[in-house]
Amino acid sequence: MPHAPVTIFIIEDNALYSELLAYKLTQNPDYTVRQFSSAQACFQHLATEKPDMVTLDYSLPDGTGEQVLRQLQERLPNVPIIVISAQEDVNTAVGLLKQGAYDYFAKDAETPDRLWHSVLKVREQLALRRENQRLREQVGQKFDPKQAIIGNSQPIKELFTLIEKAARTGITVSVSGETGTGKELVAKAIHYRSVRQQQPFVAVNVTAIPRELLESELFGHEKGAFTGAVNRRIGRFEQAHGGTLFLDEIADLDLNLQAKLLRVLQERELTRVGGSKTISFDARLIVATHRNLEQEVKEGRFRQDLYYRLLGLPIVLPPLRERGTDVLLLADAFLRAFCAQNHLPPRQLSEAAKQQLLHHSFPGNVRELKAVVELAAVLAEDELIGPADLSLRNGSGGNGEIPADESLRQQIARIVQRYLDVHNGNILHVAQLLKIGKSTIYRMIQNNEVSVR
Ligand SMILES: Nc1ncnc2c1ncn2[C@@H]1O[C@H](COP(=O)(O)OP(=O)(O)OP(=O)(O)O)[C@@H](O)[C@H]1O
Repeated sequence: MPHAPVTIFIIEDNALYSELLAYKLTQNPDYTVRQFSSAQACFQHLATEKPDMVTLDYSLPDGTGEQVLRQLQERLPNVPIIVISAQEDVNTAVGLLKQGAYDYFAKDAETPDRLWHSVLKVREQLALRRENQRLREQVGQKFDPKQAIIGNSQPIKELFTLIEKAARTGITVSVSGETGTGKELVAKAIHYRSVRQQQPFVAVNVTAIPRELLESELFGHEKGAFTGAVNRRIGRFEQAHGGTLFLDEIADLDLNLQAKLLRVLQERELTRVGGSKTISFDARLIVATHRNLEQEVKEGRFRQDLYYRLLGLPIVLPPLRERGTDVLLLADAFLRAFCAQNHLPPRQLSEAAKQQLLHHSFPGNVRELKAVVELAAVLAEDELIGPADLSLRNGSGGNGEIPADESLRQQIARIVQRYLDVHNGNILHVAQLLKIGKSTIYRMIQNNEVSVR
């Protein structure tokens, strides 16, 4: 890890002692040291420069150690402050440490050395914090929605607008869509576009955690709260403090936990399992489900009051089969990335393979498409991927997955709709491809059986 330069402010009215500390610290050329003989002089300087740490003399002419410490903490949150005092009083030391001082030293011959070691520690923490911030910024750049979310279709263009709107405020967002449509990707995009982007994005899939552990996973637990709780554990809500908490498959939360979640959201406070202290948190919430939450409410599986709390800004992700030629854009991007990562020569889809992808129903949506093209890149004998390389479920596309209870009329509408989506609503072209009259399609539009999106 590179050495971080450090700026240290010394607030000390004894000029000789101040020089002594400064002399020691300036032996390291990476340290910038500023000396102030009063708290006021230091406060004035804060407008032009901020320190990475401060040493504070306990008895200054313009305030007690406690007062100046508080004023400094308000102006410099998260900056370590070491208090140095001429009197060795344990109670004062304990009081200052409780108030949040980083350390407390009595003034003696050892102080400059002790200070030297403290600066080394602070410097290490600082380097870690800077590295962390750099990595977060990198991740933030990766999540430019227009780069991370591939698609050019009308619903995806509308999605970009909604992401920008959602990112401008802290409103709760509820994302719905079939499995693999990109719900988590959208949640990340909102987080990394928002003012919270430097803070954590914490994702929890409600169905992935055993029911009996979920409460403690979300809200944490105190030591001894239940058998096996050997230590205190911070829950996901607290981990996401300052950032975003993404709760996936929210419809699968059991009714008990729904009640607790509602309380927590209403009060913006939680209690760890086995604890009695209330802890306030500040996490932006994004929830997702592949189910129809409204229907879940009607059928009594989801609390109505929680539904209204969580609805916030609803974002509905269309299934891949309704995104027209986005299928090809996505396939191309996945192929390029996969070949580059695996040092394969670039591969391309043949015209026949493209037609198959365009007319497949993709019940697993984008996730399925990704898996199919990656496997095709592996299976293909040469650089051109043909239909035989595509392992599509339900045969070679066109009919896709048809529910058993669908009438013939509904099935025809479904097929016509898919062709309209893929061919940008070109009715004439679709009529020719399907060998049906274009008036049939117009009639279906009039009857609201299909639409040109
Ligand atoms: N528009 C898109 N552009 C690029 N990649 C996408 C897009 N949509 C989804 N993906 C990719 O598809 C995969 C599935 O996406 P994601 O996990 O976000 O879906 P999901 O809807 O949250 O799935 P689930 O319902 O199973 O939780 C991921 O690898 C994701 O990066």
